[in-house]
Amino acid sequence: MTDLTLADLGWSPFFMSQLEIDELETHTPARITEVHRDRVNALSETGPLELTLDPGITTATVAVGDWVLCLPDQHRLTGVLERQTELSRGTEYHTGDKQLIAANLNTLFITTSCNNDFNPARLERYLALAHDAMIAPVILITKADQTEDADGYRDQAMSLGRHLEVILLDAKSDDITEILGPWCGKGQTIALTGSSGVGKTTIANALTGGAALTQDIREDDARGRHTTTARSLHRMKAGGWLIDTPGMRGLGVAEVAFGIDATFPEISERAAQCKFRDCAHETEPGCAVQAAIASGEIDPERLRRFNKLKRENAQATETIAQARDRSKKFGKMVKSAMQTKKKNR
Ligand SMILES: Nc1nc2c(ncn2[C@@H]2O[C@H](COP(=O)(O)OP(=O)(O)OP(=O)(O)O)[C@@H](O)[C@H]2O)c(=O)[nH]1
Ligand SMILES: [Zn+2]
Repeated sequence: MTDLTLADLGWSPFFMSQLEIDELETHTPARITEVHRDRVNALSETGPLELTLDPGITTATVAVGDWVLCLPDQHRLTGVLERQTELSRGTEYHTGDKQLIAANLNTLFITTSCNNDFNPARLERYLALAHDAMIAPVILITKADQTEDADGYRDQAMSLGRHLEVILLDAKSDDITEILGPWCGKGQTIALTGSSGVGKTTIANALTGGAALTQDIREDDARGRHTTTARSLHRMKAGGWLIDTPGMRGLGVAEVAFGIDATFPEISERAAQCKFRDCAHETEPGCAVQAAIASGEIDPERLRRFNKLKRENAQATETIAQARDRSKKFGKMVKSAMQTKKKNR
């Protein structure tokens, strides 16, 4: 792969504008394709690179899809460019900080199937993360050929928001490249998410022409198991880039209040008219949301899931804030201890 231009890789004026004059002469821009424990793989105009990180940059702060600057001869990654978008999630038990999933996405393909995998609450979780990150969500519902009521699944998915893109698929027989074409062209980056078994690999193979399967086999890596579960960036036949996200089970929400409101617009709009600003929309007098439930304008199940997600988000956000506060205080303590030591010398 040596015939790719920066534009082919997804480069845009947004990234160009972050470079200093002449920086292109000294440094090479590259796009991260895989993140490992102690190094990353990237793709530049001249082909694949394996890079180690300069001091101050850790693999926890680099994501697949990132644009970076590097010194290829020295195999050094010297800096990460500001992201256009960033998809992250709360960790499973909301202990520490959030976990980066992917960078510089235009679209999130949220995959589910016409069977027991279909779960409105989980779809809303994905929608909240996508909306919060300003990444366009598209819900893909596979196995449409295995049910009598595919339209019922589509209608249910469409009811989870306004103007939602929902696409029914028979991932095995449909022309995936044609149907998903609008999101997969040059300059576009998408991430493919969903539970195990919903057809992600089938879709990825159709979009990339099989690259998803073959690229995972890396004979030069002794820890082969590591690579098969890693997220990675693949070129699609239509010219865009696909990030697959295997092994993403827990999907916690944290710091996504905006995304939750955007996922439940019928509720958040009403909530603005409640008598109390901190209304929990339960038994409070003057609750505009409860009034809309009574008149049948809001689905009570949506309110139940909205409240649940809001509570989880508030708790996780608080935990993260406390953890950040602690590490800031610790930093100050260390600094002042060092200053005292200096003074006492
Ligand atoms: N009939 C039918 N089968 C499908 C469809 N989509 C996927 N399958 C089948 O479902 C099984 C699982 O598909 P995969 O593409 O491996 O699913 P996955 O999401 O990659 O699953 P993991 O690899 O476990 O993450 C395979 O046997 C597919 O052939 C569909 O739309 N219709
Ligand atoms: Zn209310």
